[in-house]
Amino acid sequence: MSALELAGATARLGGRAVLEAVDVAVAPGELVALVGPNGAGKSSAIRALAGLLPLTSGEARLGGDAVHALSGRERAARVAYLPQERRIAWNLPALEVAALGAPFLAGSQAIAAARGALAQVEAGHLVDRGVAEMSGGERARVLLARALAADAAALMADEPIAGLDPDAQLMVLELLRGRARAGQAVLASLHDLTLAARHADRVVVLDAGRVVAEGPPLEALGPGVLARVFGLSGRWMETPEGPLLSGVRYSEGSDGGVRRSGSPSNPG
Ligand SMILES: Nc1ncnc2c1ncn2[C@@H]1O[C@H](COP(=O)(O)OP(=O)(O)OP(=O)(O)O)[C@@H](O)[C@H]1O
Repeated sequence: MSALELAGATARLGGRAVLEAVDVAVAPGELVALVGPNGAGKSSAIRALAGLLPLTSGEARLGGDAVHALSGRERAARVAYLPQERRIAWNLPALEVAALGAPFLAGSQAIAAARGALAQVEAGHLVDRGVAEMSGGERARVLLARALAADAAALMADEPIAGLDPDAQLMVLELLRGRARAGQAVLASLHDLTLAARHADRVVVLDAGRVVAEGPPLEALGPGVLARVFGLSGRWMETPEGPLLSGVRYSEGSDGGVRRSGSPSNPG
């Protein structure tokens, strides 16, 4: 059974469809990357799964049950969520912020889980520092630690490597992959297609609210999708470190068939 599932999910925001008949499923043990241009619907899909974006049709399921039928506590036990928004209202120490991710544990256990999660994201030196007194990347690590401290059945991370230095980006993706190998279902939205291809088991490509490709990374991110969805003239190269996308923007008129996200017809 899928730990995370959108089935025919359709949602509207501001009078416009932001998800249209989206099917996405993530099984325990899998790391799935959600990719697509700005505004494609990645955050909307993740928010729908978290029960934060109501659907006009279709269903969002956590562990096989409709998210809207689950209590907040049941949702939190089934999925941890790292939102794209990295703002934190109060200037709490990192340890306390990370411990908020483990609300069902007794105080000392929550603190231990938070300490462990901060160490995992290489932020152990920040435990006592107020989050308002941190750099953007440091705060991003603390928020990721909060999601990791939860130890839920599934983990959704909206742009988990945004704002991180290159070494930390790799560290976080290896961490997410490790979580998947340990049995969690992990869904992460990513903009870096090379890193998505290297770390994800599967890639789901969204464009203008629709799933336009899905499968093993290099199959989902073939030349047609790179051109039509991302506006890239690109090719994949095999390197000792894994696949590497060498891409350039299409120049005007280089391919009459190339369209960018949001154009009316549906890229194949
Ligand atoms: N609160 C809102 N009201 C109206 N429209 C919204 C709102 N939030 C997002 N949208 C629209 O919904 C669509 C999908 O947005 P979403 O944030 O899901 O995209 P995304 O793929 O996560 O983009 P990005 O890569 O820029 O983070 C976009 O067209 C966006 O303009």
